[in-house]
Amino acid sequence: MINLSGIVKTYPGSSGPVHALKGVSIQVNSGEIFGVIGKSGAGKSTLIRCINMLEKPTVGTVVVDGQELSSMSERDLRDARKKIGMIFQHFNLLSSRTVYDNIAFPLELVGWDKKKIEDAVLPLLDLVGLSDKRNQYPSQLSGGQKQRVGIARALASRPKVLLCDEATSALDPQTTQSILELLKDINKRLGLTIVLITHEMQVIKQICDRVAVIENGVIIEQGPVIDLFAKPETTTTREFIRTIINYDLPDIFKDTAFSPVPLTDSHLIVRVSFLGKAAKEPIIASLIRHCNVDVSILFGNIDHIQNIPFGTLIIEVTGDTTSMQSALNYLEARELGVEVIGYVKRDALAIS
Ligand SMILES: Nc1ncnc2c1ncn2[C@@H]1O[C@H](COP(=O)(O)OP(=O)(O)OP(=O)(O)O)[C@@H](O)[C@H]1O
Repeated sequence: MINLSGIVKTYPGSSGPVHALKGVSIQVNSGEIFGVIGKSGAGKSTLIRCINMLEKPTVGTVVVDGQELSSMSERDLRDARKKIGMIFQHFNLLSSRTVYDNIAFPLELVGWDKKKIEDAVLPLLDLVGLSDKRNQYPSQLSGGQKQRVGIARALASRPKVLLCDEATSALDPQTTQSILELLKDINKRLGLTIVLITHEMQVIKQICDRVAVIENGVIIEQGPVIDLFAKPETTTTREFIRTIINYDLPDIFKDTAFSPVPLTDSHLIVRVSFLGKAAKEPIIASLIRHCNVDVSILFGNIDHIQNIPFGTLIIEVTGDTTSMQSALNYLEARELGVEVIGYVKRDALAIS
């Protein structure tokens, strides 16, 4: 549905050019919710604005629904943009227009008559749960209600793609939840493709199918959300995951010096992540049986990512060096995320 290929965006800056995007390529499939996460200044807004050409890439091609936007004239672009709705962090509503008139606005611009507009707007008001607020003005609405108006307005021209630019960043957690549920609902009901940018991993975890992590204008990791949680490959991704899943080592490791290699009389400390079916398998019991090691569970946690169980364990493996290595091989050969925290001398742990 969306294909960004080799996107470079360079802005002129007072102290030299700013390289906001340095060769970004992403593909978004039809009907999926695709998230882009990154820290402030990473290039998220620039990237999402390149999809509807609000920012023109310096280099690269943008194809949406089979049309190459990056080579279109302004006139063709205006038509093509009707397929792409957008919502914003600060809603961008017209304060002098009612809820109804805000949603009707894009349809008035393209010259629809009153009756046709009413037939389009009333179901949208119902869809976003604002039928009783149709005559209110934006100043009379809560943040969540304003974003609902933004969503209805974006859907008025029946787009195939909805771009969400930090759509929940100005909302409290409860309202964020309800807006995310609404986005998921319209994605399912209307088969709408959604691209969202955010700096909150909770948003990605809650509604995205796939995610790209952007840093300094480069996509450093991308894939299904579940895979990213199970096997994050970069420090930045791990940091984002840590904001919602506690990855801190238990207190007993406070001030512990870990060795990357086995020492005489040392234990192996490993973090193991389980996903889906693997979360239900008796991994620890089979590890002990197969590898002639003892295993203690030091920390355990189970969470759900889009209804798929996702568990984390920190285990201490005790045995001779060969057995510890075979235990590690055994874990790594399974559908698990395995992160070696290190080896510690037996007397180094606070509980030893
Ligand atoms: N119009 C512009 N002119 C010059 N530099 C710009 C312009 N827009 C963005 N930049 C720069 O490009 C880089 C990427 O900015 P962008 O707004 O895309 O990042 P972001 O990830 O969305 O950040 P934030 O989360 O803070 O909004 C930053 O260094 C920013 O200062």
